[in-house]
Amino acid sequence: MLPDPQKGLGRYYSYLNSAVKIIGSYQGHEPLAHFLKNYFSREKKYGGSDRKQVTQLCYAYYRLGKDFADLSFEQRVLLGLRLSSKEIAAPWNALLAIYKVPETFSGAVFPWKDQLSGGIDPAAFEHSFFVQPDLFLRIRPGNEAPVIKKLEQAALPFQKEGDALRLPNTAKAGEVLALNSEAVIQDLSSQRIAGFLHRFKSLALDVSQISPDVPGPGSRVSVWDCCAASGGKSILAADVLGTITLTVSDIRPSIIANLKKRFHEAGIKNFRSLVTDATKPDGQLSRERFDLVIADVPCSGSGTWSRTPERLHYFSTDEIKTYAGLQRRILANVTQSVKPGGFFLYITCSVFRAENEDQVAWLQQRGWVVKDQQVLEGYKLKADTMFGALLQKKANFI
Ligand SMILES: C[S@@+](CC[C@H](N)C(=O)[O-])C[C@H]1O[C@@H](n2cnc3c(N)ncnc32)[C@H](O)[C@@H]1O
Repeated sequence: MLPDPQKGLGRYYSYLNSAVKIIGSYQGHEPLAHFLKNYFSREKKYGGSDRKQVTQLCYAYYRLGKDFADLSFEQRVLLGLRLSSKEIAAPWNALLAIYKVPETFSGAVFPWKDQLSGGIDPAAFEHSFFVQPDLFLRIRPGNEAPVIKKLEQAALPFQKEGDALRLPNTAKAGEVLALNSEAVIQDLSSQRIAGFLHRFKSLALDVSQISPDVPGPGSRVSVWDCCAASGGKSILAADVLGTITLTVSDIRPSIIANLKKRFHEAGIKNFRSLVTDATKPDGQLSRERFDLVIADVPCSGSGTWSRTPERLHYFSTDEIKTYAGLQRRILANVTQSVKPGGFFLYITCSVFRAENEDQVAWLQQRGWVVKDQQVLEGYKLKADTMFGALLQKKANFI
């Protein structure tokens, strides 16, 4: 007797139906991860492994972006699953056949390739949407031996790549390590922003010989992180630059509250925090001049969409214009707070030229000198893709 291909598939049909139901009610107004968390906390019937399966199916659907619009929800889920899985379990293969899912890859999952920043490989970038990025830790100075020992004792698998540790996306590092104190969770490309900070450090020392306003050895560097969020780049700056006079600000009071908690854990005590809109002069800040202003600006986040593929699905190109406009207003305002001869570090997690090189070009037209500019390509490394540029204000600027 031939085996019945539908036998034992009940559970898998049920996962698929649950995913399709969730996708039908999700509108993209909040991160999918939040939506799923709330959904599963209301719907108690799902156990841990059911939640995992249904979550994977929902993400698989969004990994196709807006492409394959002529397929049914079920077909899209299954196609996304096939394209994002190294190996596919037999029941899913059976469902792929039952739903007649086409064997295809269109090359139109990320249709905005002409707007990519220079050097990004469009095909490799598009393929990265089918790969779940890893989790990265940055070991804080002086903590390498204890961090590695604790991970080994807990049998958490990891790979060491410079100061970065690569772990599986699901690793519960917080159960093993004192996060923020011994190590911070920080994507690999975000950690590579350290390269710009090292460059600043060496340039600031050179400049101190020409401009007494810019600090030399022994003096404290003044840094303003004007879009600080919970302080990822500020903690990195403190770790790379050593003792600094640090000012942090963000437009959101709640995130500044998170930052304070995180700084406490990180042992960063000497800092000033403000809630302020970086597009507008702030009474107090606008009278001050800093050696380094860091602007890790709000952006499309397109370099992080393999973690949040729902953004790929709901994105509209109007957003590029909106973000580029907001970034321009931030640039126009905060660059005034850099000392003559001082530096500006511009950062995005976007892959779009309009948010990256075009903004740097605008500053160049205003007399800023580019010292370094790079796309930090994470898409081939199971990491985010970011952009950074270090610029110097001419010494005769006012
Ligand atoms: C990309 S995040 C910064 C991430 C942070 N630097 C880190 O490493 O964790 C951008 C931040 O800019 C803030 N932001 C958005 N608009 C702003 C504005 N007009 N003024 C100041 N901050 C703003 C957001 O609240 C958000 O926290």
